[in-house]
Amino acid sequence: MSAPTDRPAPPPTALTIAGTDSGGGAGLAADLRTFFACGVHGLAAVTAVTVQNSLGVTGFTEIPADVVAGQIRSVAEDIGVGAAKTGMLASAEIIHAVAEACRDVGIGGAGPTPFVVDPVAASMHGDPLLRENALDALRTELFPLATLLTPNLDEVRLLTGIDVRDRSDQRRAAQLLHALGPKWVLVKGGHLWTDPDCVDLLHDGREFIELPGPRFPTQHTHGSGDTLASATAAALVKGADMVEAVRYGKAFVVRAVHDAYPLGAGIGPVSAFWRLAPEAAQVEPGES
Ligand SMILES: Nc1ncnc2c1ncn2[C@@H]1O[C@H](COP(=O)(O)OP(=O)(O)O)[C@@H](O)[C@H]1O
Ligand SMILES: Cc1ncc(COP(=O)(O)O)c(N)n1
Repeated sequence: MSAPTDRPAPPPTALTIAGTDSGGGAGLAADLRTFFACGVHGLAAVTAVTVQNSLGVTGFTEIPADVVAGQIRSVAEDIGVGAAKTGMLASAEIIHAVAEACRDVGIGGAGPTPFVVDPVAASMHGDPLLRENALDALRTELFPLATLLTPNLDEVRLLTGIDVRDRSDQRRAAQLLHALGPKWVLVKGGHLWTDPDCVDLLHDGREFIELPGPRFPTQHTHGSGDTLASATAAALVKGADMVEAVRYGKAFVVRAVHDAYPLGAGIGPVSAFWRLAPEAAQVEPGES
């Protein structure tokens, strides 16, 4: 076969900085799957390898911090990073190296590349994914670089001490977290079991935007946070503004939770496959 002369333009790129999940439900696998489904070429800086299945995480090992930073610098220098997203960062050393590399290559902060920081601290089974002494590094080194910070309610409790029970707690938490430096904060409401509207609250220091969605009666939500953050990052690469991008991320994850499938004896993954159906192929940020 001869080489094509009319190659398509390369797709936009997004970088995930995250840990692997051997069960393929969350972390790196969820991020790359979501990028792919959104038509974005996924780049990957691996931070840790977890031993994980649908029942939980039984262990993890960290990648050396200089290797994590090296992966970020390598793809930024050669390929270019349209947007970046963090997941499991495991340790204070890795957080420090990631923050330094991101600052150097223009990811987040005053740089041109949007940076979604998902402050992953534990799996949904309650198993730790972050060393206990690393919370301060997250707060002081990474949050000021974030274009968007996306904590769930367990992470909110760890980071602010607020036990969110209603919308006003959600607002208070968003304000406290915004004061730590991110441009936008999305306090996710998936764990607010009393809220049938599953409201995620977006805040930029001035206004509060509530993003409601149906709450599906399913236990299979493994990878939902990663999927939301990655779809949002994908929309940002394509030029959506933050409100539009988060609305797209929310619409994406609602469909993904709706189509979640059981796998193993425990908690099954949400599904990005819906986006590959022919009728969904044209859904773009702003049109969902
Ligand atoms: N049962 C559910 N039905 C519909 N949406 C859900 C459900 N559980 C979580 N979500 C949505 O998935 C996203 C991630 O939710 P959350 O559970 O709060 O974070 P995490 O996955 O990081 O623990 C949010 O947009 C949330 O509203
Ligand atoms: C490697 C890795 N990264 C992130 C999560 C969080 O996802 P969840 O909250 O669905 O367990 C995870 N379980 N594993």
